[in-house]
Amino acid sequence: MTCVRDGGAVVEMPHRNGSAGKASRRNSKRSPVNTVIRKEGKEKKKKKGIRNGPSSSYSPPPQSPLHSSVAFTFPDGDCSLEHSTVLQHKGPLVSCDIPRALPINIDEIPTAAVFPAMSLDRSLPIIQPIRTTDFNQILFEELRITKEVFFSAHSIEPLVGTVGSGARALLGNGNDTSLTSASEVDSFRDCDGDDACVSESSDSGEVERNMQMRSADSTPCRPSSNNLSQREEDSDNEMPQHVRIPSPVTFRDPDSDDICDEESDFDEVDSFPVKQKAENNGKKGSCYRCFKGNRFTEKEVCIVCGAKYCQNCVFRAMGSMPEGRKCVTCIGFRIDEINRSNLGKCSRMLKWLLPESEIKQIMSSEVLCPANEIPPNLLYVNGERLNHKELLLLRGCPNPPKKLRPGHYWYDKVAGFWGKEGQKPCQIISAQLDVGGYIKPNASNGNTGVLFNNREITKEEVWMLKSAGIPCEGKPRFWVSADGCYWEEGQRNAKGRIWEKTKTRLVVSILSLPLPPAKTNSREEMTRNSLGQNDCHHRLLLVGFDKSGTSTIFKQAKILYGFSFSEDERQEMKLMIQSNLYCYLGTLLEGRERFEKEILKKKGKSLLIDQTSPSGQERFERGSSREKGKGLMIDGCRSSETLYPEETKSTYSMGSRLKGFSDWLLKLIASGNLEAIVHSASCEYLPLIEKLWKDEAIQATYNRRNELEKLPRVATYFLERAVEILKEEYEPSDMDILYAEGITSSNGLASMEFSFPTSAKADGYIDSIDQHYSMMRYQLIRVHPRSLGENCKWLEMFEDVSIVLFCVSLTDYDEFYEDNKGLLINKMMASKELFESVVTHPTFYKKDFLLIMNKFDLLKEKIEQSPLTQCEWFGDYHPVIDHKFNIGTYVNLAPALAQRAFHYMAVKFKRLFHSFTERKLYVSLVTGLEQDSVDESLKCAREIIDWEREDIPFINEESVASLEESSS
Ligand SMILES: Nc1nc2c(ncn2[C@@H]2O[C@H](COP(=O)(O)OP(=O)(O)OP(=O)(O)O)[C@@H](O)[C@H]2O)c(=O)[nH]1
Ligand SMILES: [Ca+2]
Repeated sequence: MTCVRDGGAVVEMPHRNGSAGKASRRNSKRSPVNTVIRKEGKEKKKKKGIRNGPSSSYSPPPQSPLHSSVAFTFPDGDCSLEHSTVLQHKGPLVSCDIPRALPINIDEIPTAAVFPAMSLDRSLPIIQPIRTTDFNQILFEELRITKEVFFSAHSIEPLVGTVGSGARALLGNGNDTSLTSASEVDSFRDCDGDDACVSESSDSGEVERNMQMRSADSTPCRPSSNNLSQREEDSDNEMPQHVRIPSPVTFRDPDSDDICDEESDFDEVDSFPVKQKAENNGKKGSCYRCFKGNRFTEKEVCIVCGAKYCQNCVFRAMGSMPEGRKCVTCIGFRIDEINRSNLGKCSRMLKWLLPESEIKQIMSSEVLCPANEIPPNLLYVNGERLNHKELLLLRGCPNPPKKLRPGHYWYDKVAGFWGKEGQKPCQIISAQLDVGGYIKPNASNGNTGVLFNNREITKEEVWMLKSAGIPCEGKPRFWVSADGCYWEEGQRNAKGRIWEKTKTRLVVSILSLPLPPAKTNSREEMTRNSLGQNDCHHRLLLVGFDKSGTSTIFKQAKILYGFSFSEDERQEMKLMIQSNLYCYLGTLLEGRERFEKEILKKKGKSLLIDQTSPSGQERFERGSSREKGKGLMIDGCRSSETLYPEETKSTYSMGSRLKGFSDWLLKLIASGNLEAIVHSASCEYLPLIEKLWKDEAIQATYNRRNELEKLPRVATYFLERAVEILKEEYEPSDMDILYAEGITSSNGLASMEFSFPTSAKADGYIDSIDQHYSMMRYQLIRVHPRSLGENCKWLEMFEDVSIVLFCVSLTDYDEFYEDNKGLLINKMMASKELFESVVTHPTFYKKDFLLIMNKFDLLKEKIEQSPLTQCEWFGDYHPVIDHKFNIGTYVNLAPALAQRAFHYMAVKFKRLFHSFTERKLYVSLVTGLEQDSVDESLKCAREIIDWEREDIPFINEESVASLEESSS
């Protein structure tokens, strides 16, 4: 029998039955005084019966009076709640010793500390619930010892766990302070053990954390003098602890043989009891406790029973979460395996409600506490079921498998490859662990004939080997070591390392194959590992027809999400920009020639010139060899000008010296040897180029640039700064890189990992959405159709992308290209064809698609001049021009027309998509050169990825609206 000391006032409540919770809530609302609730032990007994049912190896002696106590104190003196149980034995005579309840000194009862000043008005003060001590904990203590053995065997120093104090109370100033349901009160009765300890989270790596957690968690279960003195110290230095009641049951010495013999028996049973799913008594989608809200109200889900609580109820229902997000009544129960993937992933709601340190603690207990651990008997490795020792080896090794779920796995002990049975490897874990059976050749269900440490590898792995230049013909057998060295069977010398080349690493990342755990040189990788960010990948595949803007979007993403371009990339880009610039110049020169010829033709004199003068190029070459060393004299050929008959002079004619240079340049460009000029001679030619650019004929041509089909619009951006850009010391800005055509030389394949940064908006609501997303990792993969091969067969490589972003240029409808048979093909039709092959590719069966309709800015410019009907697919486009907008000529109709045209094209694509898939195509309108536009579109993609998840009520309404609209 325990009392609570709180300003001396102890109020005894009359005996209550099951409705105690509700009654006391009402009561406390009326009078916020100290309250003592006592409860009859019947329900307790029932509860025990469930928890230690026939499957459990331990049930408490039924005759023992159970004795437990929990104290609540609210430091503001508002009210307090205490509950205590004494069970009277009514059964037959007891045959064994009855443990005695020890008297307790009231002064020694600690009170829960005040939760630091946070404005958690909604939360009720709750103390750390007390957990049952049961046999399973003994088992875990056992396992901890095993683990220590592992560590000492692997000369890793086990850390002495910081036994953090678990007592923690959340204080609110609401006066609704009692527990609601009888079952909640019940849970406190269950507890006769110690409070769960939560280790101080440390950054010193997963192993250490595991270790800490283990020792912290298993400490209480074997009362030893060590533990007790440790506890005493703790309570002196830190927050107050709850009274520890010695367990009424004594256990056999865990080191003794008979325990070991029985170990396999424990494997048979589930370590922790299972609980049924909770049922919501309120309306669908409402909070399980207050029955308010709907499915869009943000809620926290209990990882055991699935009950969902709104932010007002979450702390009342879940207390201080010693085992993570579980109802107080679910503590000590096994989690629902469905939720395993969410362990340790904090929800937006908690992020919002709790300070970061709290969250860290809760999340680490959620991941590491024994009750939430995966039961070893649900794990099979190479066909053999694991026992606890093996599970510990596996989890405690330096590179443990991530995301361990119940199921069947294969493990290549030689190289550490690890994967789900019948699937490609998903991770490379520590090698040489003695777990599970022998690997079978068909473990990963490969059908390539290539063997890796006796396992037939998958096609992805063969692609990887090919990218590393390892020949796979003739069904070779390889031995691979943990560091990637490989031998062909029967040979003595290693042939090389698999993951050496950057290209291989890119391919590996695109194919979702594992890399060996980083030792690590790459800083990015290191931070990613330490943040545990390697998990939770959503892959976005960006693909589109030639020049649709995929690389622009890729580069925008790179600039947007915090990656600047590396030095190497900048160098590569510089080279590319400079070569492009020569091409633009070349196009101008060709244009000039054309315009000149047109004029001459008009005058009927073009033939004359060709016959009477040596070609410009010859003259230039002669001139330049003569004047070698002196630099080039631009005006040195005045005499040759006389060769030009006076009549041929036109706006588009150039001085012969420049003409010579221009011909030479054109020849070089045609030979494709641009990099050579860029590298060797650009400064030498710089004055000449400057002259060229300023030349009247070139300027006149430039003014007619719209007529030069081959000159891309971005050329303007670069041409006007030609001299600056061609200088050796030129360094491209982000903007230059963005505008430049092309990305890198890696065959149209590029990949980047990112997360969406949190925006700095003051509005907390938005921030929490951002925060939710900022924890997820995304990978954007851009691939050019050129590298997809015939019938897009390499799309196979991308089978695990979450979404396909298909990019279409809105301006393609009136543009044509010449195919290899010389036929003119409409680019929109070509784009449509590619779209069809991607959508119908078996790899993308049931995948979400987001259609990025790009270059809206350009559409606005051309829509008035060029009707959509130029593309045969859009033959039925007859927009009704709304004349009420057309009052006066100053009204710019283009945006409205462009919007309508976009809408029409979007619907065309949507129908096409639907005809293949019976599903909905998402569409996003983009101007690739505008950052915000790309940002919005990629955020739209992430929302689509999240769409299925019911607990994401926040969807950018605008983008949905625009999608809905375009589907109408
Ligand atoms: N005005 C305008 N230009 C754009 C837009 N998006 C892309 N471009 C330009 O269109 C050209 C082609 O874009 P890229 O991003 O290189 O296209 P791509 O899909 O990579 O095509 P490939 O060159 O075949 O690899 C580039 O010059 C871009 O600068 C846009 O929204 N507006
Ligand atoms: Ca490009």
